Amino acid sequence: MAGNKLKSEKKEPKKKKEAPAPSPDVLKPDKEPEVKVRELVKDERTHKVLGAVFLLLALYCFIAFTSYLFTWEEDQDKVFRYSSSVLFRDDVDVDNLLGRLGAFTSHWFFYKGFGVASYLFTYFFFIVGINFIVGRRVFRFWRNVKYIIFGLLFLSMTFAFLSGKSAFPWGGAMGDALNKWVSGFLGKTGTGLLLITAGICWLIWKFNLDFKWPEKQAKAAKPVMPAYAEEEAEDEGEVEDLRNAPSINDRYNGLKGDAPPVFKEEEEEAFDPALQLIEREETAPFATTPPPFAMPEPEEDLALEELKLTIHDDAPPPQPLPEPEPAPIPLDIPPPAPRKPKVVEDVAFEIKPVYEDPTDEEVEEIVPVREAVPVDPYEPTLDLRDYKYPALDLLENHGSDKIVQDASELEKNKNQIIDTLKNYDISIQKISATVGPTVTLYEIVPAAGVRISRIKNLEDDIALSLSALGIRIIAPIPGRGTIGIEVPNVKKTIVSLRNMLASDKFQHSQMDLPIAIGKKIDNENFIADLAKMPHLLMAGATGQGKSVGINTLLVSLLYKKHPSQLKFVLVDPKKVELSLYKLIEKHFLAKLPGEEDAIITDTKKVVHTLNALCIEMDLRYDLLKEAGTRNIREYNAKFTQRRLNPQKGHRYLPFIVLVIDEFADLIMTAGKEVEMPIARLAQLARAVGIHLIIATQRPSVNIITGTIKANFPARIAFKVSSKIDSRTILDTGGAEQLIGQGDMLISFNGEVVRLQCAFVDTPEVESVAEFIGEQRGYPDAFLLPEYIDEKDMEGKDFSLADRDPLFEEAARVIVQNQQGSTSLLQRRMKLGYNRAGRLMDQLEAAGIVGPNMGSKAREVNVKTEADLEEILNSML
Ligand SMILES: Nc1ncnc2c1ncn2[C@@H]1O[C@H](COP(=O)(O)OP(=O)(O)OP(=O)(O)O)[C@@H](O)[C@H]1O
Repeated sequence: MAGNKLKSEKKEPKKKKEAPAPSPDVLKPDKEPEVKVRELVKDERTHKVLGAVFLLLALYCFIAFTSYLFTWEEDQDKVFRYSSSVLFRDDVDVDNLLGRLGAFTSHWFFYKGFGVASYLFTYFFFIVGINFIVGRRVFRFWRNVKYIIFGLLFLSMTFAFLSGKSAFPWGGAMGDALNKWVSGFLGKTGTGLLLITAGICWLIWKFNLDFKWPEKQAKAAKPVMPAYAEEEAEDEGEVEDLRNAPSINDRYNGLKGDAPPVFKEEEEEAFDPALQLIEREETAPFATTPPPFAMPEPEEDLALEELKLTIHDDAPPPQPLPEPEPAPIPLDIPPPAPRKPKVVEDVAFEIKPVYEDPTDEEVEEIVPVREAVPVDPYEPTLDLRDYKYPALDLLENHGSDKIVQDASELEKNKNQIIDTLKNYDISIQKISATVGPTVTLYEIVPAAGVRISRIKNLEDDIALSLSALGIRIIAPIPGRGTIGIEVPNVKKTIVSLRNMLASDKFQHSQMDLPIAIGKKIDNENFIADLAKMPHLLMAGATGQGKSVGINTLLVSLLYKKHPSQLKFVLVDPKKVELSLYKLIEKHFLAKLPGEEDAIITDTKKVVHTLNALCIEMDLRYDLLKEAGTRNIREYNAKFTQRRLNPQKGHRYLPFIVLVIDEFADLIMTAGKEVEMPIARLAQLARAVGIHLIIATQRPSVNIITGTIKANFPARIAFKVSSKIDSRTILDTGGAEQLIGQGDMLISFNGEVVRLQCAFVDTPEVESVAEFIGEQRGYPDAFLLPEYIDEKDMEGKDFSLADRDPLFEEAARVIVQNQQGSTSLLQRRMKLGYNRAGRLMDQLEAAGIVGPNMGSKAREVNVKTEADLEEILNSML
């Protein structure tokens, strides 16, 4: 019986050809055939073929038309006589260089169409061909189509008008008809004038001819535009107004399309769908700006903008903007100099937005007017409102992402699996295959009565008989009731990060921190939310793809997040792996106050940074508690609805992602000092938006300790050297059988999934970092709270001479608020509990606050700031 089955299996390829319906023994078709037509349309090779066809068409028409100019007289009567049948008459000899087809086509275009203007069709084929073949919008499609239509009408009519009774079809039938109709309507002179006017209008439109009166220009006083007003105008693209302002013409001409980059891009979008057809496709291989990355730009913030403009207009004009008022609370996000939303509290604690404008009290007077205006939500991205998200074409396509299916390889492996199992007396009911980028999964349904553990035990034997590295047996595949055997493909496919980021799933994801990790065996993109993971542990022997993996994660986040929404803390003990990201320091990196480098390479500084992150976490928890919210999402939502008062220390909280590239190194040198804060962060930081990505080459138990492991539910293993290592990281074997180069297992949500990690090369990362780095950023990196090492302070008894450098500031905070509370100091000054407590002790010693009163705040002995200044002066 088993024998019969096996025989039928061997005949299977023939069956497959004859009958499309899959028999149980037939290899399960791969997913591709289902999406064949779509795939074909999307395939860049199809575009290239189309491009080549259009270019040839352009060349063909050009030669035929040019030849027609010289041979039309000889060929015309033949074409007339035989009409389209001339194409098939061997006995007719024509002079056109491209034969009967050339003569007929050009006659058709010239005589029946638009005359000499028909050359514009050649141009049309050419631009379409180039756009397709290059894969980018080299020529703007709609703009050119408009010009071509205008050109066809205008030129054919003009030629018809000028040529009079010439036998050559200068304007073609179309031009003649147009000319005849317009001449009847306007008369000959009127038609001439119309053509001249149309020609001049076109020249003005195209080249913006200058008709300025020179003397008047000289006299005209150059209106001084306040710096910020100019900025506004540019941002809003107020081209018409700018045209009147002297010097603006020199800067750019909006009509010509050589506007500054911000403007240009919008224009391109509007004018250029040569590839719109293609851009709408899911993979959007040509998309220059990923649409979902677009931020809600000016229109949506119109009300807010209007508000700002009103304030600026009222302000005394041209003087440079004064510095913003020193904010009572230092905010983490450095304020964008000119405009920063401030919230004013009224009696009923209703918060209204006003804008911190440094000019004068008039601003306050405007407040009542604004009460009628609905409160605009706070938009953190306005900090860097002109920030442009990186475009997909900064990344590369590493070969075609199309999985190559080798039928003979599939057949060979299938037969070998069947034979091997047969040798061990295991018969199977059904076998199917799914081809992935790196491995093919053969799914087996064993015959009734075969014990799964038997197959599992034969893992090594099957691997041996298939003589392939990287075979993994999954028995059973959870939820499928089958046994899986993964066999590496002879020809592997690189999964380009670009394609993953272009996928619908990524572009339209609503995740907080979407990361494109790789492709599953069934070619589905594996995109996860780091915020939900909520931390990620990565391990893998050297050279197996860890660094590429980290870059993939970081670049995914950079493509989806605005600098105001995300900050990275990068720890790179190897010193070279993450150095590329230095370029984005002022946009996306966080660092300790007073540090030079944002990328941390020194172990001692790592300890400080981790502790500073713990302080940031504690502060964030305080803020969440005060706001009555449970997590960062709720908190930020409340803050953006302006329901939290910044004067009480509330601020928009960006996500913070801590990346440690070589964890083993840190644990070896700093041990518990590193482990403790990491474990604390891993346990608690998720709710406040701090997430950890930790990578290590050595996944041994003394490095990935129980405490760490317990708090990292999501773990990635690249190829490791032993089964023990695999167990340490994944709690199961398998990672030792991977084949390297980004082949990985991810354990997430209780499942272990094999993925091919998306590939992004260093030059690509560099160009993304450069693209971001070249844009306007914050004045400095995001500052973490200061951390003072306990040890550094130990043994320093308080004496007035060596009081804390923040002593005076702390005293002012306490006196201003008339509240002797340590947590107030912590919050306002972003200090750790220990340091704030020590400051409080020093304030007590100086007599500024009273003694500790348990859970109640200490009494403040100094009642006014003037008194305090006196005390502070006397202490000098
Ligand atoms: N996802 C991938 N797809 C294709 N090739 C990859 C992938 N990941 C890594 N590789 C290949 O493997 C090489 C080594 O990768 P990578 O530098 O990331 O290893 P590593 O584990 O970080 O090594 P080390 O620990 O020594 O830094 C890369 O140069 C690349 O050629």
